[in-house]
Order: sequence, then C-alpha cells, then structure tokens
Amino acid sequence: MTEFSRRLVRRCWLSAVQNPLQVISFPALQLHVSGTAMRASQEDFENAMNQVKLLKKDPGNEVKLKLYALYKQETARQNYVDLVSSLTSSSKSSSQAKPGADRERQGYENLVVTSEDGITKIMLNRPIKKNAISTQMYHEIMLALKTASKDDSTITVLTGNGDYYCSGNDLTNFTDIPAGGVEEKAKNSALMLRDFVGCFIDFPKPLIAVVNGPAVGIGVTTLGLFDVVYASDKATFHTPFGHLGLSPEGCSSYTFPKIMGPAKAAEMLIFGKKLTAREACAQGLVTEVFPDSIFQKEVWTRLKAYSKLPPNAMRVSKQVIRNTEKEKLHAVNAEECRVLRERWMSDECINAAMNFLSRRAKL
Ligand SMILES: CCCC/C=C/CC(=O)SCCNC(=O)CCNC(=O)[C@H](O)C(C)(C)COP(=O)(O)OP(=O)(O)OC[C@H]1O[C@@H](n2cnc3c(N)ncnc32)[C@H](O)[C@@H]1OP(=O)(O)O
Repeated sequence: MTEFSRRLVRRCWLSAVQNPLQVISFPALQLHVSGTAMRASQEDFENAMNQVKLLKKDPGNEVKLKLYALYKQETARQNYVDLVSSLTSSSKSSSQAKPGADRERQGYENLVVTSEDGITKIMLNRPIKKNAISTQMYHEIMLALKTASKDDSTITVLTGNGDYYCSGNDLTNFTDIPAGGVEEKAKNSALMLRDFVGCFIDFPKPLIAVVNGPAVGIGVTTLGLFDVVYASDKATFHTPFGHLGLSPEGCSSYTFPKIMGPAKAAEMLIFGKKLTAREACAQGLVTEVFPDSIFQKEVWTRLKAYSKLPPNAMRVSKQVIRNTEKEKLHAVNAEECRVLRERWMSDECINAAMNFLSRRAKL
C-alpha cells in the first residue's frame, strides 16, 4: 500500500468515526460528509502518481489495472469538460457550414456527419484529444459508415477536426476494466476491433480519407483500406506499435507490404518509423499531397467533381476491385485481432499505456 492510499484509508476511517451519516466512496477518491464533498486534493493525486512512478518493485498487472481504473475516475471531470467542449465545437462547425448544406446528422457525440453535394463527410470531432478514438467513437464510426453505405451519397469521406487527423486508439480505453478483468476486456476489444475494421473492408462505395494533419496507429493502418488518400503536407504517418508493445491492425500486416513493399512496411510497422506526407505518397500509401494552405479548397473541389460521376459505375468499380481481396482481408483482420488480444494482456503493452497515462512517455 502506498503512503497516499494509507493516508486516504486513515482519512476515511476517521471521518466514519466522527460522522456515521457520511457516505464514503473510496474508488472515486471522494468523501461526502454532511452534504459537502471533500476530494483528495490535486496535490494528493499528483503525489500518488509520482509515488507510482518511483515504485522499485513492479506491483503486477492486477494492481496496475486498478490504478488505471482509479486514474480514469479521477479524470472523469476532464471527460465532462471534453464532452462539453466537443459539443461547443460541433455547434461551431455546423455554424461554419455553408448555408444550403443538405443536412447534419444528429446523435453523434464525437463525430460531425454531414451530407452535401452527393458526399457524406464523417469528421472525427474530438480535437482536444487529437481525435483519439474512444470506445464510443469506434461504435459511432461504425454506425456512420453503415448509414453512409445506404444513403444517397455517391462517395464518403473521413477526415478530422482540428490539427490532427487522428491520434489512434484512445489509450485510456483500457482503463475501463469490466468485472471479468483484463481478459474479458481484451476479448471484447478484439471483437469490437474486428467489427470496426470489417466496416472498412466491406464499405461498398468509394471511400476517401482527407488527412488534414498527423495520423497515428489505427488512423494510419486503416488508410490501406481506403480507395483514395489525400493528405495535407502537415500530415505525418506513424504506427508506433513496437513502442506500445502492440502489433499491426487494420489489415496493415497485409495491405502495407502490398502497397509499399515488405521492407518499407517493416520499418513502419515493426520499428515505428514515422513518414512525412511526401514520403507516404512516394510509398503509395497516400494518393496526393497538397500544401496545407490550399488543402481543403483543392481537395473539396476535386471531390465535388468526382461525386457527379455516375454513381452506379463508381460503386461497381469499387466492388470489382475490392471483391477479389475481400475474403483475404477478413482473414487477415481476424488473425490480427487474435494476436492483439494477447498483446493487450502483455506487460509490454500495459507498461506502455501506463507510461503514457502517467505522462512519462509520448510518441
Ligand atoms: C480497441 C481497438 C484497439 C485498436 C488499436 C490501435 C492501436 C493504435 O492506435 S496505437 C496508437 C495509439 N496512440 C498513441 O500512442 C498516441 C498517444 N499520444 C501522443 O503521443 C501525443 O498525445 C501526440 C503525439 C498524439 C500529440 O502530442 P501533443 O501535440 O504534445 O499533444 P498532447 O499530448 O498534449 O495531446 C492533447 C491531449 O490529447 C490526449 N491524447 C492524444 N492522443 C491520445 C491517445 N491516443 N489516447 C488518449 N489521449 C490522447 C493527450 O493525453 C492530451 O490530453 P490532456 O493531457 O488531457 O490534455
């Protein structure tokens, strides 16, 4: 038990003796006494985080996961602020939309989905977290893709709001451990990931990525499943799986060697080499790079022209290209998820997530 936990337990016990009406909520690190809430101070929390960093003996995965869960609760207030901020920024985005924009689809918390000029645009909208994909966002993106596959638009675009396209999987996703423990979490995550990537494999219409800024992890790997990828020259492409104790997903273990050759793919997927937009274009992952100052204008002008092409011809052409590979891609997806399920339970992966959450490591 750390000094912080000892102090906390002592505080709970003293309060309980002094006021039997109180409710003690240990996991939230919060004591409700006579209607007033007393929180462990920010200083207590930071001290505890520092003590965790200084622990000489590895406390083991069970304890680490408890720490993640408690950390997550302490950051719940931050999540509240994020959510309110994303609501503000989606209303800003919609107020910035041109009059005449067909419609904005409601009901998404972290996406802005619009349909205009025959184009459905799915915009990741969590800019203060660099568009990291939370568990809820995985489900929202799947829903948006399924809806777009059936709507009357001719092409579908995925892009990001703010300076990032996507910073990959939200590394706090794994702090939400269910009763069945880390194994159940890994199993559920693997199932969700398989469905998520499956939506990209099966998407029936032309799917375009408009990569407005840096892309990380699953934000990069899924690009191999798009039909066209346009990038700002500010974008970078980074798959730091080695650093995170992870292995490739999004079918990248198959699409990347095929697109760029096995050696270049290995540099990215095994060693985490970060590519500039121009390098990614030279290696075939990106279709075309534009100077950031004219990126949005040029890309949307081009996409509007493409969206007027005969829709059935575009759909059939996409499908005839994709169908020869579909079975293979689903098999690759299943295998990548199987391997990742084990990775998520490894010390390498848990330590890397812990390092990020305790702000010891970034990419
Ligand atoms: C279940 C499906 C699993 C699928 C598996 C997928 C694998 C992957 O996607 S692996 C890639 C995971 N992503 C990362 O490792 C990126 C981690 N983030 C970073 O290294 C940095 O945040 C980044 C380089 C992206 C940006 O650095 P800065 O420009 O310095 O910004 P900040 O670090 O201050 O970020 C702002 C804010 O956003 C939070 N953030 C950013 N990325 C993530 C993320 N991936 N997960 C969770 N949170 C993220 C960051 O913590 C900051 O939050 P606050 O500290 O609360 O301000």
